[in-house]
Amino acid sequence: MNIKSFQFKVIDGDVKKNISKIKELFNDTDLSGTDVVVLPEMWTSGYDLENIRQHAEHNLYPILDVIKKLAAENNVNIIAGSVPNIKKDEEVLNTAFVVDRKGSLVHEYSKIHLVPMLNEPEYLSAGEERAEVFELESEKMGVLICYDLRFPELFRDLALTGAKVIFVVAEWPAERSDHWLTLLKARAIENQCYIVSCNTSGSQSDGTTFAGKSLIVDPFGVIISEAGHDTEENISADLDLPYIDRIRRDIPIFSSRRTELYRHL
Ligand SMILES: O=C(O)CCC(=O)C(=O)O
Repeated sequence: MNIKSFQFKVIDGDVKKNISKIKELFNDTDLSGTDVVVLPEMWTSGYDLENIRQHAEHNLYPILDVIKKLAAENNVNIIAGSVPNIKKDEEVLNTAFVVDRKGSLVHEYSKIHLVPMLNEPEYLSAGEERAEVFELESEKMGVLICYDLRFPELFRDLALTGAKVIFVVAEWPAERSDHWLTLLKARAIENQCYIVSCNTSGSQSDGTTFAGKSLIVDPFGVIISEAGHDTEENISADLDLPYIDRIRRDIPIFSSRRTELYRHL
């Protein structure tokens, strides 16, 4: 399964330019042989939180139509990062979504851990639904969003539910770059699955610089593809899904678990 993760510089507050950028990236990239393309967190609006309601989509429309068209035209599955999304009750959520190569919406997940350090709870509502596993090309996968990376129980929950690939879409700041790199590797090693991340690079208007460094990590914890810190580039890797079974057989952490002795699950 070939995966490409599109790391690029999101312009905060300029939805039109960011959408044009994505269309250009799809246009300029040879996607023959690619199964899945991944986009970063909040890629339409960036972290323009004060104006987030005005940038937000209603039930993902119309951005969903843009992504559906790109998926069908390019015959590729898209982990469409996340976008600000207004639901029926008018709350703005940070919602990741997935469209398959036929152009059908197959999954959505709204970030359940909002980031206090970025004042997210002041402007956004937390998702109240569990992160579920979805299938692409008959393989089980999950998608989580940025700050979720700090919650190992969430990744373990997806891995125990069968996810072999977990995507992490992010706008992770450069000042905590070490955490980003270490936690992505840790989540791959401890769950013996592929972790495919897509972060933004560059800076936004309040001066925050993003870490870039989108990584694809294999189930043994080896980085198999890596973007630069300040670059716009797509990283690519072929995932060997049967390798997961071999690692899990050689180091059988799942059957070694002693849940009856853990106080907090
Ligand atoms: O946890 C962190 O350090 C960064 C989280 C973040 O930037 C986000 O969730 O958007």
